[in-house]
Amino acid sequence: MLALKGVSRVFGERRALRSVDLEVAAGERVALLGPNGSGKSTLLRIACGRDRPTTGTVEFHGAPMSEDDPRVRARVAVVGDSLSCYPDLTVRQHLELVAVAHAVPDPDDRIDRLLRDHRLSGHADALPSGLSSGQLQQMLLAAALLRPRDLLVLDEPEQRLDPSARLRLAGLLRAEGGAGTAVLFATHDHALARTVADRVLVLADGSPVAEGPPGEVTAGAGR
Ligand SMILES: Nc1ncnc2c1ncn2[C@@H]1O[C@H](COP(=O)(O)OP(=O)(O)OP(=O)(O)O)[C@@H](O)[C@H]1O
Repeated sequence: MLALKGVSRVFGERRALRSVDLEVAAGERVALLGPNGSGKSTLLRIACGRDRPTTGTVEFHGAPMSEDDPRVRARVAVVGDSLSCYPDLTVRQHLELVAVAHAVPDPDDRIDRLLRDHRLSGHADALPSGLSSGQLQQMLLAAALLRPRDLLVLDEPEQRLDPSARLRLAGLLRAEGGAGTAVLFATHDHALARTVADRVLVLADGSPVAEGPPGEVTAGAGR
């Protein structure tokens, strides 16, 4: 479904990515690991069409990936590393907007279920300014899981979540793969990578340095 070939990204003098190859099939869950500054977010932005590689190619369903492509907007869901939202919309209104934009069937039932899954039922009428950062992250995750998607891209989705919310997140991401969605996520939480991912790619200084099943790749790496 997603294929990156020979992808590099240069910012001025800095090489953020060096010749990365990565394929993610339908239903497959792939985790990106690596230290701060190793290139994970850069790779994710390129993988979802928000940025373009300096060299190399990115294909989604066999066609060049671009955020401007309506097919990509319709089928690629992204949870980025910032808590971007509309300050004047409540939690429920955010989800209703997503449902309208993507013509989600039976939106009310699905929104209620997602609010419950993300422990937001008691905050449905709150504005973002009245939420904790973890609750805001939960709202963004709920929005991504409400809309239709073939590919789900998440940048450190565990950030700001408490341990029980991380456990629920792991279950939700595993279910994604089972539903045929390709999942690509960056994380510093090796336990999340082990419980969710079928395969792990480790980056160091922009280069892939290890790839394989999470149990093997993260063995001895702690956390
Ligand atoms: N817009 C940019 N302009 C210049 N340099 C950038 C830009 N975006 C990223 N970089 C550089 O590219 C490298 C990779 O950054 P990136 O954010 O992809 O790392 P990361 O693995 O996601 O790190 P973290 O774990 O801290 O989130 C870093 O050296 C960073 O300084």
